[in-house]
Amino acid sequence: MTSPSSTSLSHIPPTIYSLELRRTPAILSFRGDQMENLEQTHLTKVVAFLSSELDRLDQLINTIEQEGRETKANLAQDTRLNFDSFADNVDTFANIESGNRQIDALNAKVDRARSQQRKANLLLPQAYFARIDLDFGDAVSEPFYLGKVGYAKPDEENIVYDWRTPLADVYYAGKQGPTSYVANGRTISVNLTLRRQFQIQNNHLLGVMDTTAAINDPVLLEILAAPHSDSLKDITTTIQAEQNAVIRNLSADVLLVDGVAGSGKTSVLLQRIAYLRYVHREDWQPDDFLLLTPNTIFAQYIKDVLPALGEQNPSALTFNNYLVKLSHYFGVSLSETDLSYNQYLSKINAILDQPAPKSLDRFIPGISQTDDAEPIIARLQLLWRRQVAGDDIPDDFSSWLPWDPIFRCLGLAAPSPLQLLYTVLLITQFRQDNIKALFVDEVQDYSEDQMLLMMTVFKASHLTLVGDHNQTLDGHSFDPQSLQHQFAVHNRKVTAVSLLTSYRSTGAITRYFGQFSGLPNGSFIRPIQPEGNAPLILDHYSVSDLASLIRQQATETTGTFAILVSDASSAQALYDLLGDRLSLSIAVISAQDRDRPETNVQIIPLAIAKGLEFDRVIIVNFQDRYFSDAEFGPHRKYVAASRATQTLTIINKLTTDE
Ligand SMILES: Nc1ncnc2c1ncn2[C@@H]1O[C@H](COP(=O)(O)OP(=O)(O)OP(=O)(O)O)[C@@H](O)[C@H]1O
Repeated sequence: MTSPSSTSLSHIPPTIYSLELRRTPAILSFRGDQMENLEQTHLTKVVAFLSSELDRLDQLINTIEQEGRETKANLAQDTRLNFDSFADNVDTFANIESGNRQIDALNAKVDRARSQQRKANLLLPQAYFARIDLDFGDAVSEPFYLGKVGYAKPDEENIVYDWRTPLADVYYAGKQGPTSYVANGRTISVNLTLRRQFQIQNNHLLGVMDTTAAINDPVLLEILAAPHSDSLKDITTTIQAEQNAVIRNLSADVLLVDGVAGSGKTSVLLQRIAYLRYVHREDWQPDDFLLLTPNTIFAQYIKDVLPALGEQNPSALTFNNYLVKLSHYFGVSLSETDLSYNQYLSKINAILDQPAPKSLDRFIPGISQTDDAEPIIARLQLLWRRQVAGDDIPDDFSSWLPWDPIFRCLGLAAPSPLQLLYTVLLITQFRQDNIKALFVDEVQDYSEDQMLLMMTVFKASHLTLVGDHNQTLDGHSFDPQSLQHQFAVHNRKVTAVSLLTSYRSTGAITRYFGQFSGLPNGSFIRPIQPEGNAPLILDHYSVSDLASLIRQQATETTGTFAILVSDASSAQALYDLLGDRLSLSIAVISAQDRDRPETNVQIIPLAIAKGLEFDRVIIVNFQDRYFSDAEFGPHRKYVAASRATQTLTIINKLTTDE
């Protein structure tokens, strides 16, 4: 297990120069003011440059497009289509080909200019967020400004460096003084002499901070305390050292992150997608990435993060949805309802690894004839290869062989659609090789069968799996160690990392949900935010009191507001009870929803609220059977309470009004 970097623990206070944040003005004001002036001058220069770039690129695109139109017109005039003789054919095709090449070159120029334009537009509101000064050994410190994307004029030095560039690693690693980073496989030693953060809005420098370590970073605390919207934001400007190590890990085959609630797993996963896109920009395409999400609401929740970093979202779907699509490809009819229980797929593996019994010849003639020691699966694979070689691929795999008697002959029950799909995958040796990198969120919810399918199909993909063993709501318990073992059986090496710092909630809320995590007082979870208010715990509470409480909380503060309940029917029942009492917009969110409506309050079943967060949370009927379940009750309480960022109210029992 890799433990979080110890540097993230040091509580070294940052040196703060911004007007709003300056704590020791007597000592710092002269240097601070002078430095702020220099930085403001630099910012003004960069913003002016980016604006001028937008004008230049606009003109450039117009010119190239004009040139393109003229080239096409000339080609149409000059290229006589003459197919009279072989030589004429060759000439005609050569002319067309040369014309196409000219057009392609112009298109490529326009694409490059548009990409630069997108970068300049992305940087204008915040040209950069940090500066590091590096001494490469010649006693001279060079400044590097880091932004959400890099920007350079063609063939010139970067004016802003991409946060993913190798040297930015030393910024995020948070070490001051002698350190190193790796670029093109070479370790480069440097002395980090300055690590500076900026708060910038367009041309205005709002704050400057020189820091020696990222923790207790006022920028981070300010971001965490701000009201949230319905969509997750990128964390580029405040990535912490332990998160950076996960984002930039290039050595792991399977990277498994087990992190406490609010430790930034989803954020890290998305930043890692952006990072890998950058590292593999020459050899991987956007389509080479696949993200498996728990549901469509979650996919909506994260949709803004990558575009904010100039990256397009990868294909995102639920694993069950993926399996259903895959089954259609093989003509096996599988629906999502076939996927909800444990079907012991590993048993199929065990049986197919045995030699074929003679009795199987009745259903697959000749299968047991040759070498008796050869496993059934090898023979079925050979049979399939012959089928393919003979261009005789069945449209519907389920009728290729008499599966029911075959399974019975092997001592198994007639196969379910999922068992048949798995058998198909084994026989055809199908692998989703076009996916170079697979990302899975909420991995603790995957059953052993689902993991087996994932290992079978994504054998050649790099995997990033993030989850929290405390967040399984039902079905089965998740054990990171047995998952590692399962991967090892499939010859895959897992690098496991745990994240123990929680960013989402106030200290009081973090301690509250921590108590349900299995260890006394959740003592291993480190909150980053200040203590805040203790959760409000109400034993018996009437519907009309709840309605007043909701009205009061909704008017007191801004931000997102959710009422969490055990399941869909409880959500609807609560909605009916609250009825018109609220004079606020309120909606029930269900598993089928693709989007969350913009209401003041949302009533959400816990399983759907998983992975999301809200500034205010009220949990209703915290002592009902769902939350008191002997096995999963503590996990459910942990997940529910950890959705709140600032205010948490718990109603143990909701009573109806007489
Ligand atoms: N380094 C960071 N800088 C700023 N915000 C952060 C950072 N890390 C996490 N956060 C914030 O903390 C909150 C929780 O992050 P995220 O949802 O990614 O955590 P998680 O581990 O996936 O949570 P859970 O498993 O409980 O759903 C989000 O608001 C995220 O923006």
